[in-house]
Amino acid sequence: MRLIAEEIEGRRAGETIFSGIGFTLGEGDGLIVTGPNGAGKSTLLRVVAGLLPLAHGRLEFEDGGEDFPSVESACHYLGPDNAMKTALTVSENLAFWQSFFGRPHLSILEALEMVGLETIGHLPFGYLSTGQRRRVSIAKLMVSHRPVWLLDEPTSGLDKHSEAQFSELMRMHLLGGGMIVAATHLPLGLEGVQELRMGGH
Ligand SMILES: Nc1ncnc2c1ncn2[C@@H]1O[C@H](COP(=O)(O)OP(=O)(O)OP(=O)(O)O)[C@@H](O)[C@H]1O
Repeated sequence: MRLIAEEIEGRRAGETIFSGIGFTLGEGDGLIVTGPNGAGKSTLLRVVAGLLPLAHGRLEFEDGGEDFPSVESACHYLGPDNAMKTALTVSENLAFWQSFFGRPHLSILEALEMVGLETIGHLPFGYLSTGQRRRVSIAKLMVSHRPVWLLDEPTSGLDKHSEAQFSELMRMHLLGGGMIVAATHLPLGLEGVQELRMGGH
């Protein structure tokens, strides 16, 4: 499986935010996207996820077979908003996403164990702290299998311990043949990954 971007361009409100961007990721490859505020990192991730239109260029997911016939179907997108219902419990939220995405991977409890939140599955999501909410969103990546993780500032709000735990989960995903594109201002503890610097500063 390969994720290929060639000469891609992203626009917001009719304005070109970036153009001429290209990268190729094979199984086990990671790409860290860096650059100053406003450089277009989030826009790039949203274009790859299919949440914003591709203004120009080629974006393809090769050899995904019947399970992952398109870029969109191959990607998990973790954005700055956690996309959870505050009145539903943590477990109910994850169960919703697991049925929405299909291809169950870890059980809800196993995924919560991976982020150290196995004791709070019964709590409404709205009761959780900022860092706990982020960790539930990370658990969401693991309840259904998708080969490409698109991560926008994934460690924002995490304490040092949770940050290290998440680095380990990302390494496991790569070792299992997954791919990661992560926009970040902070080191993510990943070695041997590609870097794409956006913006001119
Ligand atoms: N909905 C929108 N409509 C119009 N312009 C937008 C919209 N969202 C973002 N932009 C603009 O697109 C540009 C790129 O924003 P983007 O969020 O992709 O940058 P970023 O590199 O992720 O920044 P940061 O490091 O601050 O998260 C900015 O100039 C921003 O003002």
